[in-house]
Amino acid sequence: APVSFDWRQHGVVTPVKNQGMCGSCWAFSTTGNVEGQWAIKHKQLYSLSEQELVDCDATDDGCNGGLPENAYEAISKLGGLELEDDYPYDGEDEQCHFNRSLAKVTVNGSVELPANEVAMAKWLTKNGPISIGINANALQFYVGGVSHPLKFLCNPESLDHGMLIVGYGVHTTKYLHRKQPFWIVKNSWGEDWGEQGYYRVYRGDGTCGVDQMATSAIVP
Ligand SMILES: CCC[C@@H](/C=C/S(=O)(=O)c1ccccc1)NC(=O)[C@H](Cc1ccccc1)NC(=O)N1CCC(N2CCOCC2)CC1
Repeated sequence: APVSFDWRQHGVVTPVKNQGMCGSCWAFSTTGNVEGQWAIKHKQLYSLSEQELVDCDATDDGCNGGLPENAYEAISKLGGLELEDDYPYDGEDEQCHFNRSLAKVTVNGSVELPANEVAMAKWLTKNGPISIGINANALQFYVGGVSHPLKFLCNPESLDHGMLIVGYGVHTTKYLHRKQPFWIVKNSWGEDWGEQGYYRVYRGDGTCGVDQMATSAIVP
């Protein structure tokens, strides 16, 4: 795999979105992955509806949490995913008003990646952005740079936030010239958070459980 890679340079990542006061991070992680898979396969980048998942995915809990793997399954069962514009985001649990004739994409399966960051980087360059679960402890105070919290401050076993890895790179520290491999992770807390809405986290030692629940949808 190359030293660095960034899917944002390949037109398969939509602008950073904002989930507002709703625990729907899992839906944004899901749509981000499906947007990427669809764009890579069909050369068409659609911004997809998180609200449809919040309202209609009965295997998850809307604003009270969910899992991308459940959501991939729900998209297939529902019959597809509508565009953001056709089923806009309101940031609260609503009555499902899914309109199958408006569904632009669908999913026919998913994969779980091995908990191995070298394999994840290889998979990413070949296949696209990866949905992940992560422990969000270090995000509350993140203002930029490569985040590398101590393990006891960011338990890799307790994942509580869904995000999307869109790329990776290596940062060389100013004085000691130490190399810090990192993941580029898309968040759903708006563009004012972190680095224009993105989070860079240390890559290579399972920081905050970044390798524990890496998945992707498969699209037809
Ligand atoms: C209350 C839900 C919070 C929400 C994210 C909200 S958030 O606003 O982004 C945030 C996160 C951290 C700090 C502050 C704010 N978190 C989730 O949805 C996380 C995301 C996640 C966790 C682990 C792996 C991948 C993705 N998931 C979860 O919270 N859950 C997983 C699904 C579970 N359901 C129980 C009933 O049966 C169906 C499954 C409910 C709990």
